Amino acid sequence: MLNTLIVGASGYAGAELAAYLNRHPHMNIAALAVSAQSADAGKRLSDLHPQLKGIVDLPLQPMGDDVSELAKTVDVVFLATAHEVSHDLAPEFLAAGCVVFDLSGAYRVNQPEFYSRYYGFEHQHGDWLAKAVYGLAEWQGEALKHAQLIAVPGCYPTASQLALKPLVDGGLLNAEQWPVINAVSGVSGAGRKASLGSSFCEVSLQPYGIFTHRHQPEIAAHLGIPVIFTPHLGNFARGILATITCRLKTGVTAEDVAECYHNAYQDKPLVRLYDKGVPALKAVVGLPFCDIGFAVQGEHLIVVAAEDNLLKGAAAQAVQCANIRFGFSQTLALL
Ligand SMILES: NC(=O)C1=CN([C@@H]2O[C@H](COP(=O)(O)OP(=O)(O)OC[C@H]3O[C@@H](n4cnc5c(N)ncnc54)[C@H](OP(=O)(O)O)[C@@H]3O)[C@@H](O)[C@H]2O)C=CC1
Ligand SMILES: CC(=O)N[C@@H](CCC(=O)OP(=O)(O)O)C(=O)O
Repeated sequence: MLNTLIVGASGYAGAELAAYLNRHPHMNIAALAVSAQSADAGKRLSDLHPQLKGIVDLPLQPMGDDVSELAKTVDVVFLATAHEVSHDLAPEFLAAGCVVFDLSGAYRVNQPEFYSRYYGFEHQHGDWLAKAVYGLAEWQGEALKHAQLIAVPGCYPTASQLALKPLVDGGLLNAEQWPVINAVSGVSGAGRKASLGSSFCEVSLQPYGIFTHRHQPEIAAHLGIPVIFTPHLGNFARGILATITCRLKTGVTAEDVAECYHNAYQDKPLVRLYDKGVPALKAVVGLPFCDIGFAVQGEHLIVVAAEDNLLKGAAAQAVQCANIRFGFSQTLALL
């Protein structure tokens, strides 16, 4: 049994992790942690997330100063914390020998200058940044098996890359037209803390971060091609729907695209391919899948990918990575 700690357990992603790990046969939730000054310290997780009543009633512990003492009591740590918090905490747990799954962006792109430009802080742990394995689970199976630090991808990058990577690797796209990713996220993507921008009366449907969102370089760095990425905030709680417009190389047919996706994902249980039509959010909300469908007209290809941002876009992918890392079935506790 692996003793497991969730830091940031009271947040949206942390609560989903707790629900999965609670039903994992080889992982025991040793502790749930929040910040030292958290207003929720001492409360039960199920007081904040009533869907967990009678399921995960463990208390939320404030993180003490002595992280190394806490680290000695656990084998595995999930950091469901803000980027700066994960940046600081991960090396402390890693030094104690823990395997760390970081849901934040702190270790996703091995280019230190990327952090000053897109995250607003100077990265201090280039050694761990270089060693981190990017946890796009369907594509990193072997590397994950030996990793000590797994950087779980962002929610938009998961949907975008699962849709584009087979086409890029298969050489099906015309390099002269950059893929254009328009993606809409539910408000839970912004986390549980209140802010004016995510309050009920403010949210309608609007693009944000045009040409500046940090997920554009995350997607481009890992795909190896430039993309145009425009996120949108929609007035629903959870889910991401990405509509991606690309140009195919001359002569590439819809059958070629279907075969390419089939070859990439036929043995990948958490990616579901559509033979006809394209997915809607209702097919994936509350589930750990990314669903993919497409349409072709001449050289134009539109791919639609849908996922639950908190699940395949965060907690489910983190548990999927943990399953691969420790040699369990990759859907254990997820389905
Ligand atoms: N929401 C989403 O759709 C996705 C989120 N992510 C990433 O996952 C991470 C968590 O996101 P999300 O669940 O939305 O965030 P939330 O804001 O909902 O939760 C953040 C959690 O971190 C805790 N926390 C804050 N400061 C500290 C600290 N210093 N030490 C320990 N715990 C702390 C908070 O509790 P308290 O403040 O009370 O201490 C809370 O439990 C982020 O990095 C986010 O970018 C990734 C993919 C998708
Ligand atoms: C709706 C919304 O605000 N979404 C978040 C993305 C959350 C996420 O997955 O990404 P990171 O882990 O990279 O922060 C945003 O655009 O910042």
